[in-house]
Parts: sequence; C-alpha cells; structure tokens
Amino acid sequence: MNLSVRDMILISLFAALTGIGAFIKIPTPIVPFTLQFLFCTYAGMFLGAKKALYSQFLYLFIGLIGIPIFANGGGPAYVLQPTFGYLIGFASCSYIVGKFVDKNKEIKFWPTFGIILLGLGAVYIFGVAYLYMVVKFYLDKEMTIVTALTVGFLPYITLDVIQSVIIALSAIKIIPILRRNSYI
Ligand SMILES: O=C(O)CCCC[C@@H]1SC[C@@H]2NC(=O)N[C@@H]21
Repeated sequence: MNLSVRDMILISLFAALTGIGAFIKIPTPIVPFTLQFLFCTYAGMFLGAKKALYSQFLYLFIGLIGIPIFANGGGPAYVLQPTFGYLIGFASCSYIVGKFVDKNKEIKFWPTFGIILLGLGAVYIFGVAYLYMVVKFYLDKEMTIVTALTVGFLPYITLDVIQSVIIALSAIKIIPILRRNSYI
C-alpha cells in the first residue's frame, strides 16, 4: 500500500490519540479504565481498515521500544503485563471497524453500533484471555476464567458500551460529511 504524507500524518495522529487515551485513565490494581478503545475505534471509522491497523501497529511499536504510552508504561517487557492482550485487541478492533466503513457506502446507526460491539468483543477476547494466561502461567497466581472476567470485563463493559453508542452516533453524522468533501 502506497501511503501519502497525509496518510502518514493521520496514522501518526491516531497512534498518538490512542496513547492519549491511555493517559486519560482511572487506575485500578490490574486493568485501568482508559479511553484507548474509543480512539482505536475512531481510527477504524475515519482511516479505514489498513490505515487504522497501521496506526495501532505504530502505537504498539512506539510503546514496545520504550516510550511509556501504554496505560502502565512501555518497553519490550510490557508483553508480559496482564493488560497487553487489550493492546492486541485494539488493533483487531480498529481493523474490524475499518473494514465495515470501507465496505459500506451508507453508514447507519444500528449496523455501525453492531460492528463497534464486534470490535469491542475482539478487545475483550484478546484482553481477558491474555490476562488469564499471564496471571495464571507467568505470574503463577490463582486465576480462573470467571475471575479473569470479573477483573477484566465486568467493571468496564457498561462504560465501553456507552462509548460505543457515542462513537456510532458521531460516526453516522461525521462520516457522510467527510466523504462528501472527499476527506476520506
Ligand atoms: O495496558 C494498556 O495500555 C491496556 C489497558 C486496557 C484497558 C482495558 S480496554 C477495555 C477495558 N475498558 C477500559 O476502560 N479499560 C479496559
């Protein structure tokens, strides 16, 4: 894929926004409340699948080389943090949402909301499964799937669904305007 300077700026912008989403956080012992899901989903909405994925890869790359832009820091050892799976989930989510936008001429509320929930599902599948494995097998602590869901899913899902509604409502207004003006 040939990327223009404009594409590269947008990819960098959404990588940065996802990083900002990590700083807007309410810390908790294991999984913080953050706005990363909001921004990775907007990346999919406004950049389309490939560029959104690149933005999340760039975000991962910058964090993994040591710039502390993840919710609990950064560096290569972050792959062993219980929350690293959510970061993989953000890349999947941005791609799923981006594919939907790429393929649909009309962006209506319910299909858009549905695809965002699918993307959110990917965030939690990667996030909770990774959390479970790191705590159980790497940290060697007591962990069941139910505990993993209690720690990594239940406290967050309501706010994430509210954000999904906000994203869908704003996307159905903004995307047609951006398309009409050939911005996306
Ligand atoms: O270590 C990281 O940078 C990832 C943090 C992930 C936080 C997850 S994303 C889904 C859920 N919703 C939140 O607000 N927090 C968790």
